[in-house]
Amino acid sequence: MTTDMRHAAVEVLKDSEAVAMEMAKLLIATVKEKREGKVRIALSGGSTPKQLFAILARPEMAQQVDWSRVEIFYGDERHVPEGHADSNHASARTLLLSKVSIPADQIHPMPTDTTAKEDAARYQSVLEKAYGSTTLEAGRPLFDIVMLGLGTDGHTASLFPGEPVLEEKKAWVSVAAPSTAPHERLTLTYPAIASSALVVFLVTGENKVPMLARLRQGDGSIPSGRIVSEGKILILADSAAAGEPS
Ligand SMILES: O=C(O)[C@H](O)[C@@H](O)[C@H](O)[C@H](O)COP(=O)(O)O
Repeated sequence: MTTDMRHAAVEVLKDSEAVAMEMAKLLIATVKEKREGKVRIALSGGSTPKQLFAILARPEMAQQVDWSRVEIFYGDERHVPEGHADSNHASARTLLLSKVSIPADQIHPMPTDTTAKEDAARYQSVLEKAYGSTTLEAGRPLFDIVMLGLGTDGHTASLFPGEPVLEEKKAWVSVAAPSTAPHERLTLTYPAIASSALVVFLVTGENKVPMLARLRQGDGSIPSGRIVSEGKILILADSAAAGEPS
């Protein structure tokens, strides 16, 4: 079964806190329900997931997760030095990963210490090692959950409009150099994101109203509209982003 954006499930929740709490509960349930093996999760970047990280770090939430079974990856990363204020990993590490008992060798930040092209290839090797193959197999997803955000230009991960990476059909990780962003980016490609049991978009704020409407229609003219999953797709949006009264 392949799901495209026209067949994504949508849950509209009161506010961004409710969206983050729903995602936290979904992550907890996913870890509990997966019988064997590690639970491979690709975190989204930007500001939206910060509330989720803070909620998951709360003792009453963190204690519900067997973190020894969780393996953390990233959907994209700004190509900045480790610890840089714009680093998605720095944000996740500060708000969540440093506060839960996840084994250090199960946290996989995207490398940013050589060239973006070389770092993308290095991260592909990390993914291949975790997956156990250099070829993605239908029915055996690379990720249990891929978390994604939505940009006001319709990008997701670092799949920005007009970028060559949108046409990448083989590599799992590539680079982007969007003119609208201050840094080069590393990003999962469409094939890598498609190799997922579940893709969850977290979309909050009234500035996302136009793009969320286009995303829900499966508008292929925006990068996020072209996302597919071999599993399911869920959009968790707050009422502001859905243009609904809270
Ligand atoms: O590294 C990034 O910036 C993200 O991966 C990017 O795709 C983000 O999810 C959207 O730009 C939404 O960003 P906000 O959550 O800050 O609105």
